[in-house]
Amino acid sequence: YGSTRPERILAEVKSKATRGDARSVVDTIDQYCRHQEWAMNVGDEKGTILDSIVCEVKPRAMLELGTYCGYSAVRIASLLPPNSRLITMEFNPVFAAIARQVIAWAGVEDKVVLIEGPSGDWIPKMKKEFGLTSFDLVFLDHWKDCYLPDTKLMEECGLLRTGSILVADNVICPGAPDYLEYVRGSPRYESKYFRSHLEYTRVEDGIEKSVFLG
Ligand SMILES: Nc1ncnc2c1ncn2CCOCCNC(=O)c1cc(-c2ccc(F)cc2)cc(O)c1O
Ligand SMILES: [Mg+2]
Repeated sequence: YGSTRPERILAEVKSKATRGDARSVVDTIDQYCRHQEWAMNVGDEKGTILDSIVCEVKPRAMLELGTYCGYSAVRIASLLPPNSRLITMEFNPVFAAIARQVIAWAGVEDKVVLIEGPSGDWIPKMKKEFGLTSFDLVFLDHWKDCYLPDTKLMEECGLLRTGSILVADNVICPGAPDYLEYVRGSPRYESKYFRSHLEYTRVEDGIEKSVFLG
């Protein structure tokens, strides 16, 4: 029977990465996706940019849209201060099932809450469901044409406060042009582009960091 790419990534993690060692899980996935088969993880190069922002912000409450295999959830969770939480949202139940196992293997399950479903359905429920006031940091890595509508939805639902930071992957490849135009053109955001490459390739891509000014 044919396994899926996420299943092959999980198998690689279980056979090569040290259980409970988040760093080795991240490195194992990067090795596999660079040398065996490409996959849409944020990757090592853009991951380093994401790491520096997470370390700078030290978020108490963080949201990730688009979990996939859990690579960035593990990366982020390993950097979170004590009693901080990452809520990560995945639409695809197959991806979510794999991500739960990758997150558990890395030993960061006590910092990560994985929820399944479309972002548009969940965002309006977040405050009540999780008893939170706002997110300190949001990592957008789901459908690229959902970045803008979901950002507007988060604004409307009061999930962003003055100083909340949005970090968006793939703003060049595959691209999120309407999102870029919005955060760069709006007086309510201070935006900065970090030039990089599409994970595991030499194709240009980048991360956009946008501070919500309220
Ligand atoms: N909770 C939710 N609500 C709604 N939708 C949701 C969701 N959770 C997931 N989804 C669905 C979308 O999930 C995956 C999104 N990510 C990408 O598509 C992606 C694609 C490439 C790529 C592919 C091919 C190339 F040739 C070049 C680049 C690279 C990347 O780094 C990407 O991140
Ligand atoms: Mg991405």
